Amino acid sequence: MARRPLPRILSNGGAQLARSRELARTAADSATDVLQPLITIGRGLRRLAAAARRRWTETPKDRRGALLFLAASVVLVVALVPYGPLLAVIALMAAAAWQGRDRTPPAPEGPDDSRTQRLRALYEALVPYFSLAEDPDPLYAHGGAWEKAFPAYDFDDGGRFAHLVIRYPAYFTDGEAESRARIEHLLTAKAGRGREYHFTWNEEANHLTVDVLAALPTDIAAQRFVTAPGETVLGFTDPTRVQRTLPLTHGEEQRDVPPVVWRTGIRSTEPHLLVLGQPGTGTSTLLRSVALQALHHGDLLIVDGGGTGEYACLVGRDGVLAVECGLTGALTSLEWAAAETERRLIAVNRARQQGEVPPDDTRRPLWVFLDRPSAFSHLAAADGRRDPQSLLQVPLRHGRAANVTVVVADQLDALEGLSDAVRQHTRARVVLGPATTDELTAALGAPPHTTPVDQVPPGRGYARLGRGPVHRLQVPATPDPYDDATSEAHRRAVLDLLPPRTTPADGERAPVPAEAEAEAEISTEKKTGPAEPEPEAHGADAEPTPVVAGPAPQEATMRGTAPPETVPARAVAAETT
Ligand SMILES: Nc1ncnc2c1ncn2[C@@H]1O[C@H](COP(=O)(O)OP(=O)(O)OP(=O)(O)O)[C@@H](O)[C@H]1O
Repeated sequence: MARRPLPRILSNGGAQLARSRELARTAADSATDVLQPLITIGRGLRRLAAAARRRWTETPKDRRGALLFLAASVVLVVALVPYGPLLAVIALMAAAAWQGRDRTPPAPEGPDDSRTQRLRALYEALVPYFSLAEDPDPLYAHGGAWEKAFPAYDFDDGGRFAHLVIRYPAYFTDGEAESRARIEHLLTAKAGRGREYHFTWNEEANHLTVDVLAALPTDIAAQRFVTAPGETVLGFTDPTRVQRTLPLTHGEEQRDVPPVVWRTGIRSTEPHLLVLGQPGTGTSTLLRSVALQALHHGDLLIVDGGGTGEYACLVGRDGVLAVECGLTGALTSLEWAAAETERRLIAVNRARQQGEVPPDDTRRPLWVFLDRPSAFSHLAAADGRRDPQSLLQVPLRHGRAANVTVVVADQLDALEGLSDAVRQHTRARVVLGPATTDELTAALGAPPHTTPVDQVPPGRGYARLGRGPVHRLQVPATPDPYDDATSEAHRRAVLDLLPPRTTPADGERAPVPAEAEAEAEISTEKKTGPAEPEPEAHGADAEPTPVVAGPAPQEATMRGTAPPETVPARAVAAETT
């Protein structure tokens, strides 16, 4: 039997129902407005009838006859008087209208006592900052009128400030960061610590607006974000400063959240990222989140100075060229990355000169992740070897044209120890965890317009892309799926994003094309053969860091990227086994 289509109201009934409901509500509102006098009179008649009934029941039985007689006499007189019934009806309606009027007391104007006290206390606290002895008509004076200074205010249910507009005298130096910081600090203390405030200075009108920011959502898990190629979601922020929203799934629910999107690639003005934070604030989690997104369109090289195996889940995955935890592997991989950047650059230039499209192997994005390079710098200095950071110079300087993106993460106090190239070329910045305004200004190049708080959840911080505004940021929860503390839902979310494993994680090679297989054999032979002593391998492998190594960078040949001569295959093999 042929199926009949659902009636339209059932197939797209949601929108229609909502529209009908809206129409009905508007009609009801208009009818209520028109019928308001009748409603009032009806209510009044009801009240009069209730009062009459009450009076009747309260009257003792022996006096009810007299009362009845009185009422009947009144009715008779009214009936006999000319226009009596008409006048009686008019009088009854007037009485009913009076009785039926809305008697809900109007909301009290102005704040209650405790709120007035708060406003007065804040006003008094601002007097030393916003007054001058020479001012003949001070806006701020001890015992003065706070109403003139605070033209708008709002409180939350707990009686704390939710919104406040503060007028200040024109001579206040609102153009100086220090003066502003003093006021912001004072307001944070007086309006209640533990919340984040957003300050908007209107220098033209001499107004300061203080708003309390809602907490950023911490329950967003890793997922496939709806972004274009070259876009990476760093995290989520306030709706006020970002126009775009991303549709997210949260369990069964769907919701739209404003993201901080970082653009990489040839047209990016901030092609490289630096993430800073105190230990345990979520820097590795952010790198993992970025890596999972990068894997959809590019190849990854991960160098982990933290040595805690945070990237073990990526080892051997399709698109992951290597995960290095030892100094030797780090040096080798980064040397390869530098040479690969040069190779891509030359190929792109040659193609341009010949008026051709750049070859495919220069267009697939290559991502270099370097977590805790300061740990490697320390080891390298102790061992008399090259600092791996120095090898980042070429990818950082020329990466944009060659589709090579560098992501560096380190501890907040290591900022000064990072190489000049890293500091100069990482124009996308993120700071996670608690940080002072000075630390944030040093790391981001500008202070945030909100007050940093002491207690923040992991993955909370600030992001700034180039010279753009400083955004509050919450990184999506992307925990290590191999960590026992990870919840099942989060583990599943991360595992679902991982591409299949094409190379076994235990160091054995997955089936590869014959050419690459032969190459791998040669390097293995060299390693096991009577080779000359290898200082690199000894030094690095004596480190306490556990080696979690994936496929060697030679595998780049499988993707069409040529390994440079500078990469000693032997060293790679030594490191990866
Ligand atoms: N965005 C986030 N949402 C939820 N939990 C997070 C987030 N970021 C980090 N965490 C949790 O915080 C803890 C520390 O995270 P992570 O290891 O990424 O920090 P880290 O800064 O790299 O620290 P370390 O330098 O010690 O490795 C982990 O348990 C992690 O699951």
